[in-house]
Amino acid sequence: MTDTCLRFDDLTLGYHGHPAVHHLTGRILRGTLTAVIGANGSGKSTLMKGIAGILKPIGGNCFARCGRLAYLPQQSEIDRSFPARVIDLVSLGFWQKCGLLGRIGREDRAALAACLEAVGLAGFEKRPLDSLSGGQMQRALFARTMLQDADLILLDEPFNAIDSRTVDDLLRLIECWIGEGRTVLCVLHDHDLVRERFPQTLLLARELVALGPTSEVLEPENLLRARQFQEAWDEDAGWCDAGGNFSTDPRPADRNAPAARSLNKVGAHV
Ligand SMILES: Nc1ncnc2c1ncn2[C@@H]1O[C@H](COP(=O)(O)OP(=O)(O)OP(=O)(O)O)[C@@H](O)[C@H]1O
Repeated sequence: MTDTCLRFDDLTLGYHGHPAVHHLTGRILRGTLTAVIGANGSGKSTLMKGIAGILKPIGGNCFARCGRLAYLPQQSEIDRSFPARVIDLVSLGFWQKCGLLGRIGREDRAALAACLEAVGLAGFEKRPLDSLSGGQMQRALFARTMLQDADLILLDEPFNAIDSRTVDDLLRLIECWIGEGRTVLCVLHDHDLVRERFPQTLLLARELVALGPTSEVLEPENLLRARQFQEAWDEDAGWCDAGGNFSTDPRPADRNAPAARSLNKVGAHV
């Protein structure tokens, strides 16, 4: 599987005119697993929202050549106090297929049971969400993602505060999805885990530092460059006009310095 699933074309994303991800160009191939890494505030969640279509580009474009898309936001953005059961949450995975008020048939119920079994939550159907541990909640969210039967799956920090056994179980699921030809982008911070289990990596520091095979992206010089870029941005940096051009607000120390010019050394594609 070598065709393009996602293409970023000079993509700039942000909030109220303040760019948070700048001029990103590159592509993600179909059927690949890509870790999205970078320091806090480097734009990882912003990029996920841009791909999911929740945030419109300030400049450039993001082209997704896929059927269904599933997006799992950070757990902190999910309200667990909502009075719902595991089965209610997981059934939302049928939303794209059946609509909000659509009937769930016998086959669908069997699929739902199979997904709960696959994430280790068989028998949890009637448990209230607020009674689940963090790991059980994440398993339920993965079951919902499975039911969505998406071609492109975006996972934002799915392993936060999750024990190593659950991480391993969920990673096996993700690897099955890749085996089925789905494309997965996953935000995470654990570089050891990225090295072990993620073939591709996208390293962000508000702008693209590197995108390509993990062993090359995680070279010390790229990590150093990411740290330097991140430290050079301040929260009030750069306004974008409608065309994606920047004003003369504070910028990285010297955008034309050799380090900045050699961006995307690994190549802006996988
Ligand atoms: N809704 C928002 N309104 C305004 N600014 C925002 C909003 N969400 C994020 N930002 C800003 O955009 C920048 C990038 O944030 P983002 O959440 O994408 O970073 P991140 O790499 O996912 O960080 P973390 O690792 O801490 O989750 C930050 O400076 C952040 O303050």
